[in-house]
Amino acid sequence: MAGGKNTMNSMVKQTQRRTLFFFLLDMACLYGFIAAIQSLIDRLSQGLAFSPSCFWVLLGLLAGMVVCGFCSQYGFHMLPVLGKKEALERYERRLMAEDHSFFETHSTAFCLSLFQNEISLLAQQKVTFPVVFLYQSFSLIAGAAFLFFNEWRLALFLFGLIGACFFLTHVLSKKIAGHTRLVLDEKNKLFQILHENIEAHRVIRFLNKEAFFSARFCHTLEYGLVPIEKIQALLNAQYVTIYSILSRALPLLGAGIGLVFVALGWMGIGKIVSTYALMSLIQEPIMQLAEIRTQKHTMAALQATIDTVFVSKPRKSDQSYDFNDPIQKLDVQIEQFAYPGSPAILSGLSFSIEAGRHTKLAGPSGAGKSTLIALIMGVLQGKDARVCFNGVDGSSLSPAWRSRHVLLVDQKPKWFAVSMLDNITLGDSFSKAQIDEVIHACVLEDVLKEHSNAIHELSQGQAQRVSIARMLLRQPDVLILDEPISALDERTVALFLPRLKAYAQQHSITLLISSHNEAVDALCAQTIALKKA
Ligand SMILES: Nc1ncnc2c1ncn2[C@@H]1O[C@H](COP(=O)(O)OP(=O)(O)OP(=O)(O)O)[C@@H](O)[C@H]1O
Repeated sequence: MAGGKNTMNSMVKQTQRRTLFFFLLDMACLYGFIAAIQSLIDRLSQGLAFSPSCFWVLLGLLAGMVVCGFCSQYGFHMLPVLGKKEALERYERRLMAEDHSFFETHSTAFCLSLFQNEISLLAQQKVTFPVVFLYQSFSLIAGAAFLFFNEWRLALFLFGLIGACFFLTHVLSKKIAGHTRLVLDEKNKLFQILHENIEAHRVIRFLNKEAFFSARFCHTLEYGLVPIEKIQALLNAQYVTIYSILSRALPLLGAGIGLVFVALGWMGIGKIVSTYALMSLIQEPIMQLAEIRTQKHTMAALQATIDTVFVSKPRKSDQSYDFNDPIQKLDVQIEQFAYPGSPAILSGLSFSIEAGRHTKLAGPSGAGKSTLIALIMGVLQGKDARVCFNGVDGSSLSPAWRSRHVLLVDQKPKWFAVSMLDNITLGDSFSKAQIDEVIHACVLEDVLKEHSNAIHELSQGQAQRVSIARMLLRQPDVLILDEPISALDERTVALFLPRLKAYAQQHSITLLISSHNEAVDALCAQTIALKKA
């Protein structure tokens, strides 16, 4: 993490130096530009003829300003993107390292901050922009009319020039608008990942699937949001460059061109001053118009995003059946499943588990038991792998439904830095009788007496039973246990398995147990034996 921070700091310093360098060069060009206009005025007041080379010098210096302006803007616009990436990665690392309460206290605020820029822009557009736009439109019309009636040839020439600038900013603002939509889409994806996991954060922890969350989060950040934001920053740099050139150089250029007209005998020198003043008025509404186009697109996209993210709609699939209906039948049909780039792990597998028929999942190490469990839990999906609950395809079921009906205790126990009881309840309210019952079922009475506040002192087997107690207490319809007794001695196994069976029967929980231990057979009505491919 410290390494990342240092890289960021050195990047900031490097950008500051580069921006400063190009900014100074830009200033030098502007100074040269003013000096060139001054010398043009001197030349004309001395009665010397207008030389076309003066015009080329002016244009050359203008080009210099464009290039330097862009180079100083480029790094400036890129920094927030890189800084945000760094911050998001740091956030993700912290999220994964801390206990479950982190989700509750930090995530929603953090998620909102992802959209903060767009939200403040939206407010700005709704409140301030219409007033500014009205004022500037009025100035533009008045200025244009004044210039046109006083000197139509100069007016036409300047409006041609302004038209070209407008066309350029229009093209850019359209591009920026398109990319804003893409940025929002990517932000939305990232938000959805965070949001769905905030809602179901316990499920993530229950399933011990932090790596799965982390992989999705980082992938969206690395390959989705950041590249698009980089393009957006580049477009913004171009846009702001044109803006700053217009605001600094256009009035001066207007004055310079006015002088050319004087040299040609087409207008009086007095009009130049008013032309200069008008030009500084005219460039503002042009930028405003172009920017408003961008904001309009942003606003529409943001509204749609806010609707999808913040306005929670019931999922279609949850409407098509009763959310509380218990699972009567679990059907698994796997024609073939392979990890990307690997040979098939599971193939030709078809079985059903009916409510109350505890099932053992057997097979040698590497046969695919954990893979099958991940498919049932919906953590993995394959086009030739179908898992149905009461005939409904598992892929269409919401995380909320899953957390109510199907739970998993992973092979590796997961505990949080809170008391043992809190590790079981995770802050939810259960009656004392319910807790005592589950403590008894998991043979945890003595453990609770000895280590109630010292969860880190638990052995692997004790921690595993705490994880099982946590899930049993929620009384899912189906509870999957991955190697639940691998770390238990024979005496504890002999106590634990009958109690587990009684608890499951009492609360209508169907168990699916992956195990190499034959002791589990006594508990189960059927065995699914996997063979190594
Ligand atoms: N993410 C992955 N990408 C590629 N291959 C994987 C991935 N996860 C597991 N495998 C491979 O799939 C095969 C089945 O692994 P799995 O963990 O499902 O077996 P298992 O039966 O649960 O083994 P064990 O009893 O040792 O836990 C193994 O060969 C494993 O290397």
